[in-house]
Amino acid sequence: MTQDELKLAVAQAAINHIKPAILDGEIIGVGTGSTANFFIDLLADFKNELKGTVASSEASAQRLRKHGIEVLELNSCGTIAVYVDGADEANERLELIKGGGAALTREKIVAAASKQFICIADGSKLVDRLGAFPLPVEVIPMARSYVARELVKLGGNPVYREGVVTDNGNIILDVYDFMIATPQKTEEQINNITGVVTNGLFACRPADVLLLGTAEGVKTLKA
Ligand SMILES: O=C(CO)[C@H](O)[C@H](O)COP(=O)(O)O
Repeated sequence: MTQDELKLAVAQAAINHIKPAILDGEIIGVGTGSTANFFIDLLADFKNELKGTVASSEASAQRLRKHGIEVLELNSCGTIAVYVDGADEANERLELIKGGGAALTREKIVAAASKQFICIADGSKLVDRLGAFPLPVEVIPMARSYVARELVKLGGNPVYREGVVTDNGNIILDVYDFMIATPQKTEEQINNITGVVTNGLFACRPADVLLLGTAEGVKTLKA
């Protein structure tokens, strides 16, 4: 199977998983990235039943609207029943690295506001230890150099993602060569640096379900 076929398979599995929530009139949180895009395209089949969605990026909001799916402001929604999103890396504890598409802050907000977080990914994303994928950190622009120096002190090698401005008007530093032995601690340490908006570790709020696309079929891992 190609990687796209695996992404489509997990997107379909997520749709099956959330169908009861859609039919119950729940609002659905929608993530960002190529795997989330497969999910959005399948979600379009339910646009008449859907009460509404909350998007984790402007790109996903646009794609949802193109399908005629309503996109709501999180502030007008209260708690979201279920959030579906991809990941750049996941471990068996369902801790994640996200932010390859620079949407990490809004993704983290929607995940935090959701009762259930379903992560969808092809099997290549499952790792023993997080950190081979460079960890994205969203930073207030004027703090870029200061934050980079602090990240070096923590043992990382931060690289400015040239030409990228987040939906929140900030910049991204990608941290290479990070040995993330204790993801929760690292997430908190980085978030404590003044000037950091947030980082792409999802360990304090990991996924609840990981749907993993493999050649043998979709595997379900639960927290
Ligand atoms: O965190 C993300 C965007 O900020 C994405 O979920 C992550 O980058 C995975 O993307 P893809 O499904 O394209 O591999």
